[in-house]
Formats: sequence, structure tokens, C-alpha cells
Amino acid sequence: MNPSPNLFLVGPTGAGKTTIGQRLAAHYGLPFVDLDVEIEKRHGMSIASMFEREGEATFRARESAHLDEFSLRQGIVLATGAGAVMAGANREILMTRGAVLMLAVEVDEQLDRLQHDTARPMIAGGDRRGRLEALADARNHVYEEVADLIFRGRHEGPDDALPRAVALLDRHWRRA
Ligand SMILES: Nc1ncnc2c1ncn2[C@@H]1O[C@H](COP(=O)(O)OP(=O)(O)OP(=O)(O)O)[C@@H](O)[C@H]1O
Ligand SMILES: O=C(O)C1=C[C@@H](O)[C@@H](O)[C@H](O)C1
Ligand SMILES: [Mg+2]
Repeated sequence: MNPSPNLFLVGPTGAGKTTIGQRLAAHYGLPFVDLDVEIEKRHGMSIASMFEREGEATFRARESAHLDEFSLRQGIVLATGAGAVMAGANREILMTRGAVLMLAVEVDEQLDRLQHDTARPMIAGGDRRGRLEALADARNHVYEEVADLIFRGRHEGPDDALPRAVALLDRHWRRA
């Protein structure tokens, strides 16, 4: 049972916010919202094209507006984009409108999971490891700051991760 109005997922790219978020929503019988997907649908273009054509600042403004709009719903599982926590206004929304679950993942595991990915502008170009390490240095402490609980990803598939995440949430909600 979920006594929180919403469940927000934060964490680095490739941590599983989309994949595990969808499965958690199905498990708890709640609607799932992926902020990145909603922004793409609303503006009719991929995030990669948005970065290229309109710039990151435009994307960030849309990300904040969408987070504000969707987080006012009750009883949803919402996956944020990996950079959403970097804006103070977004952190305030996340911390006041639901429970925040951080999905944590090591850079080696991110590299493994995203080895075939070409859609993520923040890690496009060369030196993917260097980019992921720099993002981890800048962001991991911020995810931890907003999180009510932290799920640590391992080298396992989503089918094995899901029951561990459910157990963590159930323990948290039993205590709440
Ligand atoms: N244990 C696991 N947990 C989550 N995802 C996994 C796991 N193992 C493999 N994957 C794979 O990792 C890939 C990245 O996951 P996903 O797209 O859910 O990350 P994300 O956190 O939503 O990233 P982004 O912030 O870039 O949207 C997917 O292809 C997913 O199937
Ligand atoms: O790491 C980031 O800042 C981003 C992650 C994705 O989820 C998208 O929100 C976008 O590509 C930006
Ligand atoms: Mg995602």
C-alpha cells in the first residue's frame, strides 16, 4: 500500500527510472508518467532534437513546467529526467509532493546498460566514461539530498531488480 500521494523516481541516466518506474507502477496499480516522454509528446520532437534546435535552457524550462503540472496529480509513479533535480524549484516540488526514490547506479553499470544508446544528449560524443563520472560528481549528492530512500542497482536485469525495489518500498511505507 502506498500512503504517499506520489512516488517520484530520481537518479542518473540508465539507473532504471523508466524501466523500473513502469514496473513499479504496474505492481502497485498506479499510473506511470515519464517526464521525458511527456515533454517529447507535448512538443512533438525528441529531447535530442530539442537540445540541438532550441538549446538546453528551453528544455530545462519545459522540464520544470511539466514537473509542476504532473506532480499535482495524486497517486502516480513519475520518472524524472536525470537532470531535473539540479533546479532548486524542482527539488522543492519533489520533496513536498510525494515520496522520492533514488535509483543509484555505478558508472561501470551505466556504461554496460547504455552501450548501444544514441538518444541521450548528455552523454553524446566522446569519452562517455568521463562524462558519466563528471555527472556523478555533480549530481549524486543532490539525488541523495532529495531522496527519502535509495535503491542501489546491481549487475542484474529489471526482473531481478523489481522485487528488491518493491521490498524496499514496502518496508518504507510500513514504517510511514
Ligand atoms: N537492473 C536494471 N534496472 C534498470 N534498468 C536496467 C537494469 N538492467 C538493465 N537495464 C536497462 O538499462 C537501460 C536504461 O534504463 P532506463 O532507460 O530505465 O534508465 P533511466 O534512468 O530512465 O535513464 P534516463 O535518465 O536517461 O531516462 C534500459 O535499457 C534497461 O532495460
Ligand atoms: O542527464 C540529463 O540532464 C538528461 C537526462 C534525460 O533523462 C533527459 O531528461 C535529458 O536528456 C537530460
Ligand atoms: Mg528514462
